[in-house]
Amino acid sequence: MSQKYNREYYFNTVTRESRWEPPAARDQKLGAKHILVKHEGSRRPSSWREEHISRTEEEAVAKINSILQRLISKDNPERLEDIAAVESDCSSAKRGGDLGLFEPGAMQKPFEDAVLGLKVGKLSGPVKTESGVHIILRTR
Ligand SMILES: O=C(N[C@H](Cc1nc2ccccc2[nH]1)C(=O)O)c1cc2ccccc2s1
Repeated sequence: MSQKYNREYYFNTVTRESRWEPPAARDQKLGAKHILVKHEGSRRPSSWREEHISRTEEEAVAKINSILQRLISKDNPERLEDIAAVESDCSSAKRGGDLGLFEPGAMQKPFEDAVLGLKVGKLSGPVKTESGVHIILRTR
């Protein structure tokens, strides 16, 4: 709060700049949890759970869609973290699929665009990147 003008202002602790207008959304860190199913065309067709990943992209989409059904089922929905720990081909599986907070520009564009298209707490449909096929839960 600025005493002189009795107005709230914004101070960036990294750049140490201050300004009246709130930081633009594009500066804000994003947060997401995800499940990744890799396929033979993935940038790195290997993971902690499978040394040589040979499923086709079509099979990866089918697997992602069956996982989606488990997440949105009305009678007994499962938690994304629990499925990620077993099924995700990303090393974040060990953290329940949690990618933590990341700067805009840090993740592959299709992934970031999908996160930006989600409200916090919402789940994506199948999202394709060079790494494979993802389901994304936006956390921040
Ligand atoms: O790039 C990663 N893992 C790759 C797979 C992958 N590719 C991605 C592309 C976009 C978002 C997450 C992604 N994860 C791998 O294990 O082959 C990351 C793992 C972790 C773990 C913790 C926090 C961030 C990250 S980013």
